[in-house]
Amino acid sequence: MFATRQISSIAKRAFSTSASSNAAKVAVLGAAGGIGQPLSLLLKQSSLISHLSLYDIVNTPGVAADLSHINTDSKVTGHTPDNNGLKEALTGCEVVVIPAGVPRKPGMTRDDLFNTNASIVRDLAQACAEHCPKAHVLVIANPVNSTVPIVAEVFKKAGVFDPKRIFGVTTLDVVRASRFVAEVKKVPTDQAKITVIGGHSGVTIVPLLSQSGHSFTEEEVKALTHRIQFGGDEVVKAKNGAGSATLSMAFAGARFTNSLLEATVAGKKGIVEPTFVKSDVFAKEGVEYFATNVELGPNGVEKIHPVGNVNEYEKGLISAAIPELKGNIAKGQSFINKA
Ligand SMILES: NC(=O)c1ccc[n+]([C@@H]2O[C@H](COP(=O)([O-])OP(=O)(O)OC[C@H]3O[C@@H](n4cnc5c(N)ncnc54)[C@H](O)[C@@H]3O)[C@@H](O)[C@H]2O)c1
Ligand SMILES: O=C(O)C[C@H](O)C(=O)O
Repeated sequence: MFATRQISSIAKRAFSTSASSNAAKVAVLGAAGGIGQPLSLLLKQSSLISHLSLYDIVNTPGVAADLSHINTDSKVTGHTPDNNGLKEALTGCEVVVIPAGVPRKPGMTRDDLFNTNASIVRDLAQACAEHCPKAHVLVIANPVNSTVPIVAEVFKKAGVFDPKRIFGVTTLDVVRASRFVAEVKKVPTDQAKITVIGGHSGVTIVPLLSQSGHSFTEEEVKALTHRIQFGGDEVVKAKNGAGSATLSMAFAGARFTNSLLEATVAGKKGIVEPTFVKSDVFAKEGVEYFATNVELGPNGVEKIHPVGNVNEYEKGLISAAIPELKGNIAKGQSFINKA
C-alpha cells in the first residue's frame, strides 16, 4: 500500500516535471482588476503555464503572493511600474493577455472607452513589441474593434508585426450565445455551439443561429440575436456603475488562452476558437479585421475559417456590422498613425 502510494507520487512528480518543461511564460497586464484577478486564478490551474507574470499599475504584489500559494507547478510573480516592472513582466513571455483598461458604466458604449483605453493599450503594446516581440498578444480591453488595430499598428511601427499573433478576445460572445440558446432550446450547453462572427460591440456581434443545427421561430431568432449582441449591457446594467462582465470574461479569457496554449505549447491540432484577427474574409468590403472561427496552430492563426452559409436575416446583420466595424478599425489605426 505504502509502496504503491510512493510510486504514484513519484510518477506524479515525473509527470509534472515533464509537463512544466513544455510550458510557457504568460503575462496578464491589468492583473489586479475585475477580470485580471479571476483570470489569473484560472490560469494558475494550467499545466501549460510555467510562469504566470502579473502586471498592473497597483496591487499585483498582493495578488501574486496570494496566487503563489496554490499548489500547482507554475511560478507566479507580481510587477508594478517600479523597478522596470513591465520589462520584467514581459521578458521571455510567449503569451500576453491584456485586460488593462477601464470598464463601462450604464449608458456608455464600448467606443466611449476609447479615449482612456487607447493610450493604455498603445503603451502596453509598445512594451510588448520591445520586450517580447514574438509573443501572442490577446486583447481583452475594450473597444476590442479598435484596440486590436492599435496593437497591430504599434507592432508595425516597431517592425515586429505578425498578424498571426494578435488576437481580439471575442470568446465571451460565443460563451453567452451558447448559454442563451441552451436556455431557449432547453438543451445542455454542449449541444448549443453557436458561431458568432464580426466584432465585439453591439451590431458588430453577428450570431449565425442558422448554423447551430437548431430551429428557431422568427421571434426567437430576433430575441436571441439581440440578447447576444447586447449581453454585455445586461451585466453593465445589473452592476449599476460597478463595472462590466468580469467573472464570465475571466472564464472566456481563460478558455481562449488555454486553447492557444494547447495549440502552441502542447502542439495539439484542430483547436478552433472564434477570435477577431487580421482577416481577408471581408477584405473586398474594406474590412481588415474580422472575427470568425480560427484554427490555432504553433504560430498562432493557422487557418481562418470561412463564414459559411448564411440566411437573408444574417446577411442583413453582416451588412449592418460592416460600416460600424470599418469605422472602429480606422479609428484605432489613425490613433497610432496620426501626424
Ligand atoms: N473582450 C471582452 O469580451 C471584454 C469583456 C469584459 C470586459 N472587457 C474590457 O476589459 C477591460 C477591463 O475590465 P475590468 O472589469 O477588469 O476593469 P477593472 O477596472 O476592474 O480592471 C482594470 C485593471 O487595469 C489596470 N490598469 C489600468 N491602466 C493600466 C496600465 N497602464 N497598465 C496595467 N494595468 C492597468 C487597473 O489598475 C485595473 O486593475 C475593460 O476595458 C472592459 O471593457 C472586455
Ligand atoms: O459590455 C462590456 O462593456 C464588457 C464586455 O465587452 C462584454 O461584452 O461584457
